[in-house]
Amino acid sequence: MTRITDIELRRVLDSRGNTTVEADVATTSGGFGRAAAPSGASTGEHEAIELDAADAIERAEEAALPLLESEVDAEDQRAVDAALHEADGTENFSEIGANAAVAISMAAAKAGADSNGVPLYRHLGGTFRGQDMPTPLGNVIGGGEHAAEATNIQEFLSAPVGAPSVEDAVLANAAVHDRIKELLQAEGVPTNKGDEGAWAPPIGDAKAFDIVDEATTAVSEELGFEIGFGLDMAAAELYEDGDYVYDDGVKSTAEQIEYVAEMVREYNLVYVEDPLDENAFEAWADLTDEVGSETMICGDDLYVTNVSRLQEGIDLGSSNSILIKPNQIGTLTDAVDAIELGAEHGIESVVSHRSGETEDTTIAHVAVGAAAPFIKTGTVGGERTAKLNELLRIEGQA
Ligand SMILES: O=C(O)[C@@H](CO)OP(=O)(O)O
Ligand SMILES: [Mg+2]
Repeated sequence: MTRITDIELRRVLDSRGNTTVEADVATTSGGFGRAAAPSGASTGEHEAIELDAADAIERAEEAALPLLESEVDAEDQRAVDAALHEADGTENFSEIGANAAVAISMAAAKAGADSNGVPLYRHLGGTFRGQDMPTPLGNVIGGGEHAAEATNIQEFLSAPVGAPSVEDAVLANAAVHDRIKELLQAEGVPTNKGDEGAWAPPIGDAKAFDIVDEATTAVSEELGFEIGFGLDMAAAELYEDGDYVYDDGVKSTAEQIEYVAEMVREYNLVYVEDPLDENAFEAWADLTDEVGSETMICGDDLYVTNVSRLQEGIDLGSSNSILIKPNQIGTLTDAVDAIELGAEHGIESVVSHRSGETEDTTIAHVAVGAAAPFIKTGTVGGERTAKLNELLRIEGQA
């Protein structure tokens, strides 16, 4: 039996120094799981609701714990997550908070895995999982909502798509990060860092494209496998009154599509996340028509890990990829359902961290357990390397 006996909730700090919710889950068979909720800065308008951590804890203790303690088996993830939905009673976890819900959901999964004596990725994905490892996308230059006085585009991502192993890929991203520092210093540009550990230099987007191109090309030649690069444009943050507003000018939707397509071709971009506003499903479909056979067009704020929004994107042909953030939707069940709906329709999943993170490693296991082809979890910094190092352990053990 893996019945949940006890759940403890507490406030802990995230990487931005804000409080977040951590959950401990214990089971009758002595299983234990601990997990903490991450937190976004460039959050999607349709995301599940994050409450103040103290309020979320108080409300979850009152409404959710009685439905879980002594009631549900930790290994039955769907039952755990159904109880969280029942306790909350809303569409978006605005009663108990998606931060409380996701912390409990992930901690219960870990307690279920521990009770059964299996690694979390195998508990989530089954015995054949662990052979196909995700390619890590590593943020190496960024700005937007993650750093002031830096690029307009939120993330420039190293994408070691030709790496023979996760180990090679993780080291490649770190090498690209390091090379960029050298290139910036050589030009006398200050090497500040943003929330995710990427360099946040005071340069324009055009300059960042050239520096990332130079760094990925150089490291790729040294290591002998393909390292492309990609973007998270977080375009909803640039969108004002129907236009995309950059420091050096304003673009209409048609111009934004043209700009993205041009950058895809000029720099052989392998990945473009949130190139358009979070409600512009049809403009997304136009862009995907134009460059979807050459690159991944990934919906983050567009889908918010929500199967109904993903279904709309599938129906319209809005993208060929989806970002998966468990805290955007509130439970692991909902996140895995989105991965599986995508997979049925040829939509590739990228399991992702948030800009505010903790040392929690659950997303590394979700990516392996759901056989997601990509994971986006930064390049350097303890809360980022926690996930990358866990991937290295999984690769070593699988
Ligand atoms: O936009 C994103 O993809 C994320 C993570 O990189 O940022 P945030 O957590 O701030 O939404
Ligand atoms: Mg994003």
